[in-house]
Amino acid sequence: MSARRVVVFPSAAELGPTLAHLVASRADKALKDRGRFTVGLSGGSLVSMLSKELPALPDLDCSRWLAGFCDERLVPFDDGESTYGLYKSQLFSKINIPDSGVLAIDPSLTVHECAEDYANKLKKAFPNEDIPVFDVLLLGMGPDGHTCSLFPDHPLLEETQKIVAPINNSPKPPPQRVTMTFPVQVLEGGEGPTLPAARVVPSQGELFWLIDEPAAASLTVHVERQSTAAKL
Ligand SMILES: O=C1O[C@H](COP(=O)(O)O)[C@@H](O)[C@H](O)[C@H]1O
Repeated sequence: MSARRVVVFPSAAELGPTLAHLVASRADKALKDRGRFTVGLSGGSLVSMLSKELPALPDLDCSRWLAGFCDERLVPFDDGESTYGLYKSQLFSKINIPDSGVLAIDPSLTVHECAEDYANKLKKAFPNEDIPVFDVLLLGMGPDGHTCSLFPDHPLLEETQKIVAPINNSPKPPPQRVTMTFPVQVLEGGEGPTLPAARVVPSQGELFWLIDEPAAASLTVHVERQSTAAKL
C-alpha cells in the first residue's frame, strides 16, 4: 500500500503551483517510461486551479496525454455544470492536448447508458487492464467528504463490479452523474474511515493530500507544512 503524505499550504494560491508541478513531473516520467501520460480529472474547484496553473508551466507538452474524468455531470457540454465543458473552455483550449486525448462522456444518453458507454471508452483506452490504472488521479473532496460523485452513506460506495456507475440522486446538483467507483481508486483495504474521500487508498504509487490551512484545522494526523510553492 502507498504511503500517504498530507501537505498543508497556507491557502489555495500556494497549493495550485505545487499541484501543477506534481502533475507535470509525473507526466514527464510517464512519457519517458511509457510514451503516454494518463490523468483522471475531477470537477469543482480543481477546474479553475488547473486551468490557471498548468498553462503557466514552461514547455508543458500535452500532445501524448490522455485525460479522462473521475466523474461527470450528465448535462450538455455548454451547460455551466459540465466538467468537460469547463475544462474545454478554460484548460484544453490553452494546452496542446489533442481532441483524441480527451475521453468525454456522451451527454445525449440516459444516465445508465452513459455510465456503460463511458466504462467501455475507458476499457478501450486501457486495453491491457481489467481496471484502468491512471498515472495520476486528481480527486477533489467536497465539504461533506465526497469525492468523485461518491457521497457519504450512498449505496454506490459499496459498488465492486462496475468501474463507472450511474447516479440519479446526487445530493449535490445536478442529480444525474456518472462516476468512477472505488475499484478504480481503492485497490486495497476496505475497513476504516467512512468518508468517501478517506477511503481512497491506492495499492501502489503515491497518495498526496494537498490541503489548505482551513481544511487542516482539526487534523491530528502528521502533516507537512509548505509556506510556498514546493516541488513534490
Ligand atoms: O461535485 C463535485 O464535487 C467534487 C468536489 O468539488 P470541490 O469544488 O469541493 O473541490 C469534485 O471533486 C467532483 O468532481 C465534482 O463533480
